[in-house]
Amino acid sequence: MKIFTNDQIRSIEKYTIENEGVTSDELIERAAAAITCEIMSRWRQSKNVWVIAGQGNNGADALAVARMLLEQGYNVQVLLFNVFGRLSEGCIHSRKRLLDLGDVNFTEVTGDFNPPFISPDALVIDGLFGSGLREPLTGGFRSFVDYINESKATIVSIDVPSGLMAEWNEDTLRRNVIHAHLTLAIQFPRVAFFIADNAEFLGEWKVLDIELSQQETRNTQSRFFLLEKNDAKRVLRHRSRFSSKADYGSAMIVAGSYGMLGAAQMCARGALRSGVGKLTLHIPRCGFTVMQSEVPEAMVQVDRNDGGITEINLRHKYDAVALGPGMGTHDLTVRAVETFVNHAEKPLLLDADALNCIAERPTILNTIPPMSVLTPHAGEFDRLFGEHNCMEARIKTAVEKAAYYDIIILLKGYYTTVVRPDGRILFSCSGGPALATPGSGDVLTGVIAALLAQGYSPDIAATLGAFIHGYAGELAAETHGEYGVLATDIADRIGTAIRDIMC
Ligand SMILES: NC(=O)C1=CN([C@@H]2O[C@H](COP(=O)(O)OP(=O)(O)OC[C@H]3O[C@@H](n4cnc5c(N)ncnc54)[C@H](O)[C@@H]3O)[C@@H](O)[C@H]2O)[C@@H](O)CC1
Ligand SMILES: [K+]
Repeated sequence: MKIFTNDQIRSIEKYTIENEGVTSDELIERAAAAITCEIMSRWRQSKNVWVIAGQGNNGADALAVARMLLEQGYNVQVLLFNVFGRLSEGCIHSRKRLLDLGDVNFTEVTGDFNPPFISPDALVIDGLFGSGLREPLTGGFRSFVDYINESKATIVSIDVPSGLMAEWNEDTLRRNVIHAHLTLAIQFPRVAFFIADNAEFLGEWKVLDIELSQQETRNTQSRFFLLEKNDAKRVLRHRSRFSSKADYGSAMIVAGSYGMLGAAQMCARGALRSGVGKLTLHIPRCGFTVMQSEVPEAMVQVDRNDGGITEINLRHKYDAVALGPGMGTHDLTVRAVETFVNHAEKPLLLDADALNCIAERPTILNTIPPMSVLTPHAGEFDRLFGEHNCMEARIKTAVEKAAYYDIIILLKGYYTTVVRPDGRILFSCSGGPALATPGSGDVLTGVIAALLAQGYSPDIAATLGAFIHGYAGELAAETHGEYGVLATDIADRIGTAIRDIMC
């Protein structure tokens, strides 16, 4: 699914109006009807409702919602902010239709005003600013937004929480943004919805369909994508009845050190549950016995060193090679990673301590084969590319670095984000807090390694891997709850996750 920018949504809206015989006011009515319906399904008429409208069409939506709720018997008070004397045509039209009802509790703010008391049990419909916001809020708007947030009322934002830019918000101050409990997006979710930093503003979010042109939606190109279950289904290949393990590729996982062999095990388990045809592990000598007994499905090749990885040599050809889980960052390991990466020709999968080793010797970055996949969590990312104070900043740096080094960067988190060298950004929408458990990342590396081995392209393997892993985590949480999931539980549900996604 494509995620559009504000400008693109605006042109899809314009196209719809110009080519599909619908007026802007009708779109406002459609949006308002859908929002009203959603509100009615959640709150009864006894709820005290405040509708806050701004000067643009977000305000027009809000005024139309106020009218519809009044018609449904809700007790509604309306505040329209018209401080610049520049209401949009839609807003003027919605105001007229609202006031035509007669006897409406309506205040139009045109200058300084004392905000009314909003009780904590009220419902606030936030239609102050939507996608037309051009810069972070300042002055009176900023104070009013802060005031609403402090009221502790339940807030429903129309389209986007007022004050939040639809795409990038690094310069937006948190206090100046509505903290919604529910965000009802019109037709499309926004890029900002998929960036962890903004979760506190959005609350729960839902997209409401107002039937903008499907044709124009199809024709509009985007650099942002969301991978949902159906997309994952489309890319996952069915297996032939006549296939053998030789058809599903061979993977090599270089992992583990004394005290961290569990990482290698979980990674292996992730790969095996993801259908890899043949798996070899390169581990320190001390892990040989335990690995052979714990992961009997894998072949084990040991390092000459007892406690860590000091030499990575591939004795055979592999379709995928993953480096990192639990490897540590001993000098000898850093050197082994450097030598190996220097000589590698095919894309690699680099995770965890492989990334930490690279952070110790950043020149290795210049030698990473094109289309390699790096899977850092926030800490590993910052060690590699410098400190960042938010996820958005990391995504922007990832875009730059992915292009510069010709690599794919997967940033772990809710909405795991995969950044391609061509600037495309893919968000995976599965998962949840159950995935925040030790070893979870090692399992993900195993999944991606297995998909690479089976011939999925590196960007698809990364995004699909993140989706499957997240989905398996959701399944594990059904049994063990968000607190109780172990990484091995995730690994053991990967097969079921793939089956569910495919059916
Ligand atoms: N996408 C669609 O097809 C539809 C969108 N609709 C609604 O229309 C909204 C967009 O409407 P608009 O484009 O009128 O935009 P807004 O309603 O977000 O407001 C734009 C107004 O705010 C002013 N403004 C921008 N930044 C400001 C700032 N920092 N401080 C003070 N004033 C500022 C602008 O000058 C402009 O007058 C959407 O969010 C959605 O709610 C609906 O009406 C139905 C159709
Ligand atoms: K809003």
